[in-house]
Amino acid sequence: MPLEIKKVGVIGAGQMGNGIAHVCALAGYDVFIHDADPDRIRSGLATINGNMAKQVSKGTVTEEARQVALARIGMAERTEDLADCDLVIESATEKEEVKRKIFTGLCQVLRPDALLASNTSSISITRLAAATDRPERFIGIHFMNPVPLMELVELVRGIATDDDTFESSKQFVTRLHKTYAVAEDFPAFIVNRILLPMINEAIYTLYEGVGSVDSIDRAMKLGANHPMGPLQLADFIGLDTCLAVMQVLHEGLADSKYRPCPLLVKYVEAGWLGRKTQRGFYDYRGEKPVPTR
Ligand SMILES: CC(=O)CC(=O)SCCNC(=O)CCNC(=O)[C@H](O)C(C)(C)COP(=O)(O)OP(=O)(O)OC[C@H]1O[C@@H](n2cnc3c(N)ncnc32)[C@H](O)[C@@H]1OP(=O)(O)O
Ligand SMILES: NC(=O)C1=CN([C@@H]2O[C@H](COP(=O)(O)OP(=O)(O)OC[C@H]3O[C@@H](n4cnc5c(N)ncnc54)[C@H](OP(=O)(O)O)[C@@H]3O)[C@@H](O)[C@H]2O)C=CC1
Repeated sequence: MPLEIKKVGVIGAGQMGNGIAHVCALAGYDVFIHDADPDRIRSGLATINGNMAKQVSKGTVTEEARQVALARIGMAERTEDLADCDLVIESATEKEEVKRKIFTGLCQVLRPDALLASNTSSISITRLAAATDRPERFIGIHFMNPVPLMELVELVRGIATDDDTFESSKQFVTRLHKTYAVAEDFPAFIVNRILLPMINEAIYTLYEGVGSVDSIDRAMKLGANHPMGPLQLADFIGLDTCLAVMQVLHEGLADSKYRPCPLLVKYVEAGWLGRKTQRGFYDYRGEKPVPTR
């Protein structure tokens, strides 16, 4: 029988974790957010509050629904505080060793029937599941950024994911008013297998001097009708995450066409990770973004 999900835990209070908590609370789930740094949980809650206020001002959410949803979100300062969750979604930094450690720790505190999910952008669900005591109750639930606005969620079954877990996940995603696409467990799944090489190619285009930041983004926005230019989107996703996905594609598929652009590596080494650090292909510290090249 598929497990009925009522209480959801979210690990990682960054841009994705807070977006996931946001949509879960609005859909009527009780949510607990955990992060390695409790200040991050507090700033995540403040972001959720602000994003829901935007939705109220646009008329897509009522003030009453916002108040009810905010009251459903709690802070979990320790992973033990997630003990009675039915589903825990891990959305921490895109590093396999970080995620494996989180899952190993979680298994010690969760009920044996609780479901585990990862919001990873690229890492093998089968490998992450193997770090747990319940690979059959482990699944990839991959949200898109910004979570409150994007309709798609990828569902990725590992080799051992059982039918009940898959069914519970489908019901969960549907209750969030999202649409799912099922992807096989190959590096970066569907969206990022296609999107990230395009972004990496845009960075090569900049690296080789074919165009400036401004012309590359303008070309793709006005010439291909993309809502954001590829460099603007890279900054939005986070350049550390973009690099991590390219590395998983490069290592996992062993094809030189996935080689991360050296300029992307340089930005990440500089700590210029995009919007989250105020600098990437654009500098966000002033009134409006200014290209850094
Ligand atoms: C890396 C991975 O693993 C997978 C991924 O996610 S890849 C990334 C996928 N995402 C994308 O490709 C996003 C591409 N960009 C877009 O689709 C659009 O630019 C967008 C939907 C983000 C914004 O659309 P837009 O047309 O520019 O904005 P618009 O529809 O006018 O407004 C959106 C509103 O939502 C608000 N908003 C933005 N983020 C929000 C959030 N998290 N919660 C609530 N509201 C939000 C904005 O502030 C804006 O409100 P105002 O107009 O009042 O400022
Ligand atoms: N950005 C995007 O567009 C998308 C990202 N994803 C995936 O979602 C996940 C999160 O990405 P995103 O939110 O962008 O990243 P962020 O950098 O915004 O947030 C990651 C959060 O995880 C925290 N964290 C790191 N290690 C631990 C740990 N051991 N325990 C608990 N929390 C920890 C970080 O804390 P600290 O900063 O203190 O290290 C940070 O608060 C990644 O797997 C990413 O690939 C999926 C879809 C889209």
